[in-house]
Amino acid sequence: MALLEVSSLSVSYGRVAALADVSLTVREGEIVTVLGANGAGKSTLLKAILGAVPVKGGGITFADIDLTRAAPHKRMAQGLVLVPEGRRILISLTVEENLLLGAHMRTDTGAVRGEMNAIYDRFSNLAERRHMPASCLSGGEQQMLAIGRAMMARPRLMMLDEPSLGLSPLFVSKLFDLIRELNAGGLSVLLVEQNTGKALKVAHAATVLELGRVTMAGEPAALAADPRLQAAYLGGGSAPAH
Ligand SMILES: Nc1ncnc2c1ncn2[C@@H]1O[C@H](COP(=O)(O)OP(=O)(O)OP(=O)(O)O)[C@@H](O)[C@H]1O
Repeated sequence: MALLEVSSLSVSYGRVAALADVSLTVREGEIVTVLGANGAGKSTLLKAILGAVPVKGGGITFADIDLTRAAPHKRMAQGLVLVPEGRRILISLTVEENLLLGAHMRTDTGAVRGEMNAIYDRFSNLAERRHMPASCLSGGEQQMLAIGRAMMARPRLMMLDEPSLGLSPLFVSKLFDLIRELNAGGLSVLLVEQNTGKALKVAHAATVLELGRVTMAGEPAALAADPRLQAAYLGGGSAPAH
C-alpha cells in the first residue's frame, strides 16, 4: 500500500524552479532513496513533503490523506518526520532535552518516557550522557541523537536528508545498519543521500533527480547497473551487490 504519494510536484523559489513535475511513491515498509547532485532539488523535495516550502503544483498524499496544503504540524501529527541536513541539534541543551523536543507534539507522557528509554537502550552513548550538553557528542553521535529525536515523534515515515554527510566510515556503516534496523521494525524511510552506493544497497526503490526533474527511477539494482548512473554517481564502479 502506498504510504506517501507525491504526484507531479512543482516548487519554485521566486523565479528559480527547484522541482518540476516530480512524482514518487513510498510504500508502507519501504526504504526509498532520492539521489542527485548538489542543487538537484533533494532537500526541497523533503521540505515540500513536510510543508516547510509552499508547492506551486501537484499533490502530496500521506496515508490516503491529501496533505498538499496542510500545515507542517498537521503532517507531523500524521506521522511524518524530517531529520534535516546538518542534524540541527541544539548543542547547548542536554541530550535528553534534545530528545524531548522530538516529542513536543505528544500528550501521552508515560509513553514518551518509554520511548526515551527504548532510545537509550539502543544508543548507550546517548544514555551515558543524557544530562550533558549535546555539544559533548561527536558528529556521529549527534546524528544518532537527531534520529533518536525524530523517533520520539513516533513516525510512520522518516525522511533523512544526507545523514551520512561528514561522518567517519565507521559511523556511516553504523548509520546504514540503523536505518535497516528501524525499517525492519516497520518504519518507512525516505532517504536523501550523496553516498549513492550505500543508499542503493539499503533501498527498495530509488529516484534520481537532476535540476529538479526525475531522470531515473526504479529498482536499485537496475539503477546501480545503469551506465548513466554509474558514470555520474558511482565513479564508474561496478554495481553494488543487493
Ligand atoms: N531558499 C532558497 N531560495 C532560493 N533558491 C533556493 C533556496 N533553496 C534552494 N534553492 C535552489 O533550489 C535548487 C534546489 O536546491 P536544493 O537545496 O533542494 O538541492 P539539493 O539537491 O538538496 O542540494 P544539496 O545537496 O546541495 O542540498 C537549487 O538551485 C538551489 O540553489
